[in-house]
Amino acid sequence: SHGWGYGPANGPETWGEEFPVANGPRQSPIDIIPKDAQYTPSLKALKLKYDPSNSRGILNNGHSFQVDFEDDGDTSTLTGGPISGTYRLKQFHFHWGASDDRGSEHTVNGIKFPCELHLVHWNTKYPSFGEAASQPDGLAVVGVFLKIGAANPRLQKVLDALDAIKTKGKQTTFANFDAKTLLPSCLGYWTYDGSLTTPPLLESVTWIVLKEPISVSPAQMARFRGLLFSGDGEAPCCMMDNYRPPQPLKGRQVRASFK
Ligand SMILES: NS(=O)(=O)c1ccc(C(=O)O)c(S(=O)(=O)NCCc2ccccc2)c1
Ligand SMILES: [Zn+2]
Repeated sequence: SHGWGYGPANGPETWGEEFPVANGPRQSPIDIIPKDAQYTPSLKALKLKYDPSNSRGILNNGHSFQVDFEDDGDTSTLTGGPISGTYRLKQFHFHWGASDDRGSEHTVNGIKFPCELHLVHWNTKYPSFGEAASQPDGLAVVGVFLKIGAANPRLQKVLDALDAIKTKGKQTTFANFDAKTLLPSCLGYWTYDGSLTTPPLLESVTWIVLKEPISVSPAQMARFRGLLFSGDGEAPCCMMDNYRPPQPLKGRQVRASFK
């Protein structure tokens, strides 16, 4: 079946045909222009409390890979920052390029990073993730840029699991992973109202993009690109360039938690 993807026939330019919200007023990602961001001293510090025992599995979902967390209770949560209430960690995943000059979804002054990590959280004022995903304040995604530098030992456990989930639909257990280890030391952030960056592109995300990137080496980036979009027995198609380009700001304000 045709299904959305990142190729010439089913990529971001075609998504509006099946998901008209693709041209909506609060689409993501965006190009972040720091000098246009409004420093907002009333923005709280991010509070990320992640319990490693909540990590469940790692899955190749055919458009990225994700690490899923048990979210039946408030043991892995995001509070503070621009949000009110408690949001639970559901999964994290990445977007990356075919080469180190591109791959991130958000850009900064038009600059693309080779990779971007997304930690997806849902508002516990709603009964479930699915319910929250359709509400304007339902989701909060923390975005972390990865920039080329020294190999990042914190990525090793994730990278070592990729051989077991090479093709679409493959998953394996992934226990005792502390997602906090993937965060940079400084939690200064930009925040704006946006959307999922993949179909169904729901306009339910409070984006929280960290200013400080974490490092990744070229060899580590190459391992991301060893994954396949394709399933077992299908013509192999390397998983890369799985990013949506920046979308129109449409008058939205980007706020900064730092000067
Ligand atoms: N780049 S992003 O953070 O916007 C994002 C990308 C992919 C997914 C996903 O579902 O794989 C997700 S998700 O885990 O939030 N799921 C969204 C799709 C969905 C909506 C409603 C019910 C189930 C799944 C988010
Ligand atoms: Zn994402």
